[in-house]
Amino acid sequence: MENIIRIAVQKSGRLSDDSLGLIKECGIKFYNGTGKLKSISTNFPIEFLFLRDDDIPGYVADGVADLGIVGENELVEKDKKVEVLKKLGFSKCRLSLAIPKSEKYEGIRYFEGKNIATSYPKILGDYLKEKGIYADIHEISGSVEIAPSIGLAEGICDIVSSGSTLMMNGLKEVEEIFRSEAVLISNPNMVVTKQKIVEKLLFRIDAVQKGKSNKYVLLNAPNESLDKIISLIPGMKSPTILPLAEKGWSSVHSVISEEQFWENIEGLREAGAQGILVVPIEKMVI
Ligand SMILES: Nc1ncnc2c1ncn2[C@@H]1O[C@H](COP(=O)(O)OP(=O)(O)OP(=O)(O)O)[C@@H](O)[C@H]1O
Ligand SMILES: O=P(O)(O)OC[C@H]1O[C@H](OP(=O)(O)OP(=O)(O)O)[C@H](O)[C@@H]1O
Ligand SMILES: [Mg+2]
Repeated sequence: MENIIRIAVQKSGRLSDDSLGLIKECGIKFYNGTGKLKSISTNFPIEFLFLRDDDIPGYVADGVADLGIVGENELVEKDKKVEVLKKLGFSKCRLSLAIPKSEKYEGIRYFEGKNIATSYPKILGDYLKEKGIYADIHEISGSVEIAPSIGLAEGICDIVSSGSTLMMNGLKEVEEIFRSEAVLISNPNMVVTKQKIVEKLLFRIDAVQKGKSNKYVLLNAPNESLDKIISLIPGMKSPTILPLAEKGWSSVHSVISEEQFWENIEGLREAGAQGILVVPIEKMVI
């Protein structure tokens, strides 16, 4: 199996849709019906393993899978020998300490001698050690937020995104200890044939990511403002300038990051730009 790579993705959960969505945006076709644990692409040399996210770092470190998509939180917790190839920009969350809302909190020393429930004993243990706090870490595998209300622990350390799960369970976030997003990981000892396939995949992911973070901009501008406008939207090489039917006016086409666009929009309008259109880019190769 040296001419095909295997990627481990989460079977069902917070990473699944975006992981498979990214693969599909790379033009890779595959079938993943309910209950299917393995699938081979019909148009790219890649096989999928659908797993629980906890198992992904281990499978990749052992070489059972060549690649994996997993949250950085799970990766650091499992502490396996894998390489991080790319940050993927989705499943962004933080790992935080939280305590009952009614408690007074004046700093990390609050946790001295306390009992903390978590699914991330390593990350929490390292953090407390660094802060010089001794606490009793109680490892549980899920529903961590209910631990204080059932008397299992005095505080928790768990994933927070919107904060609504904490709120619903009468808790407040008091310390953020780790920031995470999904990452593409690889086995560090892949044979060259597999590395070549991984490079092809990375090229495609890069094109998808660049496309997402950039926009195609079209606008009309009086010819005397073209220099100013070109300086604001310089594009990949340089903008395309086409004459309009109306004398003295041109259409300018360029590519710009979404962030830069919002920063420069006033400048463009002050320079006399009109009819500004911003269009999504599906893929982008520089
Ligand atoms: N609310 C959230 N917002 C954004 N990202 C999240 C959120 N919750 C979890 N994540 C990220 O997604 C990963 C998977 O979360 P999920 O809740 O699906 O895990 P799980 O229940 O352990 O799944 P599995 O059944 O595969 O073990 C987490 O490790 C984290 O990186
Ligand atoms: O801050 P919030 O936006 O509320 O998100 C945080 C929650 O999201 C995750 O659980 P998920 O909903 O994925 O369910 P799970 O516990 O079954 O994994 C995580 O374990 C938290 O409980
Ligand atoms: Mg899990």
